[in-house]
Amino acid sequence: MSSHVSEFGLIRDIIARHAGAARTDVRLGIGDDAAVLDGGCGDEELVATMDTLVAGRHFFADMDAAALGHKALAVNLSDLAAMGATPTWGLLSLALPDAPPPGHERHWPAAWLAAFMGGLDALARRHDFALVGGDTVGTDGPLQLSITALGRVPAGRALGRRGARPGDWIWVSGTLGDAALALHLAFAERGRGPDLPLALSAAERAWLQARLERPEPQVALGRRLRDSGLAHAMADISDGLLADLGHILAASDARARVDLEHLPLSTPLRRLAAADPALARQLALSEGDDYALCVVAAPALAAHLAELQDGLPPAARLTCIGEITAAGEAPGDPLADPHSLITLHADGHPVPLPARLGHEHFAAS
Ligand SMILES: Nc1ncnc2c1ncn2[C@@H]1O[C@H](COP(=O)(O)OP(=O)(O)OP(=O)(O)O)[C@@H](O)[C@H]1O
Ligand SMILES: Cc1ncc(C[n+]2csc(CCOP(=O)(O)O)c2C)c(N)n1
Ligand SMILES: [Mg+2]
Repeated sequence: MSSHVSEFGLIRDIIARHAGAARTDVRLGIGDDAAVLDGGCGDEELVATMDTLVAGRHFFADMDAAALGHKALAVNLSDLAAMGATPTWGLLSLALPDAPPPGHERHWPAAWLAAFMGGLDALARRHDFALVGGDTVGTDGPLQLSITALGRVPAGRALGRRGARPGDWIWVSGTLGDAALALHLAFAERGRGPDLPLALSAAERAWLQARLERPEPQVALGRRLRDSGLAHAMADISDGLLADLGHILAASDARARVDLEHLPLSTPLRRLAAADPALARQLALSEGDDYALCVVAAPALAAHLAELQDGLPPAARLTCIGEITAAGEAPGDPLADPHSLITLHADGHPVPLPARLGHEHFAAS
């Protein structure tokens, strides 16, 4: 694919070329983490999303099969969590190449599939999520996994990207940049990237690997934020904080300030920041794979943090990182370029925005 085609340009083309039917039961269509549909379920609406993982692009071909099963579902449940939805059903598409992934030469594909489904199923059971169908094909290309995930939300209560208002505070869950750090370490270990100025214990290395390979979708937090009545807009951070916050701002026709000293960083990221602040900032801001929630809410949310997070794991802890500074009158365009919508501050001083706000397929490298 030539480098001048942009991912969001292509999505625009898809919208423009899809005549489709003007159905009145589509409550929220293309442009958010998931669609919201009036499925005739009484006082609930359906929420629908699809995410694809491609070997070599989204994961290393030799990735542990159980972890891959977990991640394939987790990235989808994360999109449902971002709407405040409760996951319910899903369909799995598998495109399996003839050549097995490294380490699976002897029993491909049965043993690999058993491990993959084990990882997927363990996460599915924790979320009371049922696989109800799918498709299995061979391919001359790389291994590819795609899940369509459905969920439910009380009618009219889904949290989309539109809705940020001036004076709202911006919060993120957990810590940012851990998965991106693990990815950089993995590239370095494979001789495909520079070594990092960071010494890690075996436990820290394993923890970072889990942040990359086994992200926890923040379903319970998403639902509690929805029920708080204080959250105005939400997205999950898959492409990078700046890109996904940018989507919220574009959809809301709003502007924001992000205070870099407030970014929640894990101990390894803090140590990296001491040695190479620019790299640590890049990992936390614009490399993605975090599967954290970014939520824009009334400042009153600060008074409800204890009950919102009660009993939830550290990855659900919320940190305020900035504020919505302005909003226009227009309804907003969720696919608009968000570059002019965010200003970064470090200790009160403006800092330039990086050229790349987040991961983009087909971006020139
Ligand atoms: N081929 C396509 N056909 C129809 N809609 C699409 C297509 N590709 C993307 N979209 C829609 O465009 C919007 C943006 O897609 P994107 O994959 O960036 O979603 P996201 O939630 O930001 O990312 P992620 O899935 O990584 O969380 C979504 O609403 C998505 O459903
Ligand atoms: C081998 C390897 N290379 C790169 C990455 C990083 N990566 C790929 S896609 C993506 C954004 C989300 O994808 P999408 O927008 O398709 O949902 C990120 C952060 C990785 N995890 N593994
Ligand atoms: Mg998303």
